[in-house]
Amino acid sequence: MGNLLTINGGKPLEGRVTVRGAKNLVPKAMVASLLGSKPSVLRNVPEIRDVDIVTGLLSVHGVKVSKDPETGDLSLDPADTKSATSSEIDAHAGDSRIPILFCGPLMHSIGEAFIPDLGGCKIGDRPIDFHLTVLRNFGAVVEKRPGGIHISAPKGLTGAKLELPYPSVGATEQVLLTAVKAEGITELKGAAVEPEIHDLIHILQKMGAIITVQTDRTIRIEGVNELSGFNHQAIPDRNESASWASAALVTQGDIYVEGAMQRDLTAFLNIYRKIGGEFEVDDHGIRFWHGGGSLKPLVLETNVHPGFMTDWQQPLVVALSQAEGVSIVHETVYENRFGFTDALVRMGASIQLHRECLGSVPCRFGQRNFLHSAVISGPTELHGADFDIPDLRGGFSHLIAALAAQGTSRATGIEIINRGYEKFMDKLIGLGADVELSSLGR
Ligand SMILES: CC(=O)N[C@H]1[C@@H](OP(=O)(O)OP(=O)(O)OC[C@H]2O[C@@H](n3ccc(=O)[nH]c3=O)[C@H](O)[C@@H]2O)O[C@H](CO)[C@@H](O)[C@@H]1O
Ligand SMILES: C=C(OP(=O)(O)O)C(=O)O
Repeated sequence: MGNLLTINGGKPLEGRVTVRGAKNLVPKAMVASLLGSKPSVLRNVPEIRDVDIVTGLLSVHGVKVSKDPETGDLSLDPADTKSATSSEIDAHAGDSRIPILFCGPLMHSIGEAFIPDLGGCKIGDRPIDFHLTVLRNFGAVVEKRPGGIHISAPKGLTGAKLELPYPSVGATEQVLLTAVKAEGITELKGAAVEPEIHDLIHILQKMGAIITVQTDRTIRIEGVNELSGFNHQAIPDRNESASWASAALVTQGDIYVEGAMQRDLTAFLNIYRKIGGEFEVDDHGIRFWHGGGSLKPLVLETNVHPGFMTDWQQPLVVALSQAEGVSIVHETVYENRFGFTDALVRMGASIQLHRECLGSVPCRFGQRNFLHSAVISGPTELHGADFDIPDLRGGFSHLIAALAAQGTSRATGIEIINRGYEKFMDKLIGLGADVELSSLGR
């Protein structure tokens, strides 16, 4: 029946947390192992739910996934890859978006794939039209089936000239995972260039792929007949790092995030400094703390890399509710990613949502009835409340608001946090949070 998390707020979070491999890379690296003719090894693998989901999906397709009991490193052996039934696949699909990335690798290895309807955070419609268009351009045939799609390549997969209408992370990965073994050359214009995409490219290159990334969002892939395995250390989770950084600011605390990497957090660190947060970078991580005095308001736009990542926005909105003055956050990646602010308003934050593009540049959601700009006025005192965790980042923002608030909050749906935050409860307790997890019973 799930758990109830009771949070007694008002204590600064202080101490140290370690972030491991990125949720937005590790499951995709696991999928890439399907393309190899030899086993792969993936290191720095976090214990999060999306890794369990992909382990299950790979296993039903015959990939042997074993975990080193000491290091947690994964060995992935695709020697006996096979078809799986839609019910086997359904049983493992969970609430992740990764199943869509099995299309190319499964078509290359067994000629077809069943892809269940996708999960992932409920932050708008999240269509898969770009994925299906690029797959059809490679020569794939897509059929709607109950509970998902069936995809096959009766005439094989051939490289193509492609252009994405928007630099989608998932669709770019779809192209990479399909093009590396397609016949001939693929050119993708309008590609996403997030750090996790570069890491996936490095993995594919280790396997034998030939991929060139140009400075203008064009990626060129020369298909090869065979790929081998990889041995790779996943990049650390920049989104978890940014979440803990915001938690330090919101609770007036001081957190050293071991594994946080400046290179992948440049846009975040600029904003962190502008709002009044302090940080210090060393070779192993970054220390984040509240600089004292009032936080400063700002105007901020989320964007694709190298812009300010949309997954960083939610915890930072809580910090902005404590800044002196009016801030604006214009969400330009997802049309409907401010639903989480309702609970913050119930906790005392002053946040108004608007349909207009309130940032400095109009985005594709303007004049389309989406509440995608937030005006946040501060500082307001936060008080405890009861809430149900809506999604990963919105949920994290509720939790840190509750940790900073006066009084007690009760949160349900806490399991969602496991999708992207490894050992979340242990980390909170280690940082001195006054929290208690109890079972809701039947
Ligand atoms: C597992 C993973 O890596 N998740 C990340 C990934 O999600 P994901 O890969 O799903 O996000 P995308 O980059 O594809 O989505 C960006 C935008 O493109 C739109 N779109 C996308 C595909 C498509 O076929 N049609 C379409 O319209 C989406 O609705 C959204 O508005 O990138 C997002 C943007 O950095 C992050 O917030 C997610 O944490
Ligand atoms: C939106 C997110 O993830 P996903 O794409 O896996 O739902 C996220 O990590 O904030």
